[in-house]
Amino acid sequence: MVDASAVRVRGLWKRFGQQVAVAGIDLELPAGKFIGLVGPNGAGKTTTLSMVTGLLRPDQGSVEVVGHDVWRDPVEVKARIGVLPEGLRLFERLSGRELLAYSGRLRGLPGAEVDKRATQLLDVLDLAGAQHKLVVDYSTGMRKKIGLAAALLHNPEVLFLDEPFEGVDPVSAQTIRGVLERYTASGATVVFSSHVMELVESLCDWVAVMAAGRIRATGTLAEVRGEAPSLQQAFLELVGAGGRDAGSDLDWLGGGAR
Ligand SMILES: Nc1ncnc2c1ncn2[C@@H]1O[C@H](COP(=O)(O)OP(=O)(O)OP(=O)(O)O)[C@@H](O)[C@H]1O
Repeated sequence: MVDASAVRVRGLWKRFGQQVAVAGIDLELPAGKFIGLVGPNGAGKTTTLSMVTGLLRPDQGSVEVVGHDVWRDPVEVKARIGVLPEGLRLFERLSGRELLAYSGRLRGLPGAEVDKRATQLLDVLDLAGAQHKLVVDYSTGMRKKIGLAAALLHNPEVLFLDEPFEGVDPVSAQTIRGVLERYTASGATVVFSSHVMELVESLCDWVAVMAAGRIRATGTLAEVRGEAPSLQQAFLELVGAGGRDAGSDLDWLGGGAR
């Protein structure tokens, strides 16, 4: 049976000591969409994505990805997902091509197929010229791109990206965007976290807004935006920052007094 949900989260909690990072969220993410998980700093986006992708064990609750329980059935889930995690720890002493070869073989792909896909991905992501350079010598944007290539190599059903555009120049961002658009056009699902509203507005067809460990709104872009003129405005209202007068207490900042 085809499940229309790529991700199904029920009653998910995570605390770090006294700090509640994720406060019992329920979330259903539709398959085949370009989905943005948005929220202010500290909202719980990374913690949620880490639990959804099997990198962090929840205190309570369940997560299913393409119909499989992430914690009871981790091998099934991990075969079907690609992840670009926060912090992006990579094997620094491998070259970009070696990293892809290693990821592909780890995923059980035949060597010739890994080679073919790696060549195509390196080419499309404009990394062909740097393929023999060690990853430790890559720039931030190049690291994101090689991490994305490694996450895509086995053609996952769902791709999770934590802040994929952070530290990426506009040209590389456009390249990444093109690859992701092509990937979702084929029916795959992308879930990515961001606090850049313009980006989410221009890329996503579906949005979940998170603040203080809770889900504040979910739905299509139009549903979440509602009457607001932009997603940014709707977001500010949803997270309760719409009327905040930024900087009104900083009367010493600027001006003559030092
Ligand atoms: N390992 C940890 N130990 C202690 N507290 C943590 C840990 N990880 C996250 N937190 C706390 O949990 C809350 C949610 O953090 P999280 O990183 O999930 O937010 P985020 O929405 O991804 O934020 P940002 O957009 O700034 O990356 C924050 O208050 C954070 O300080």
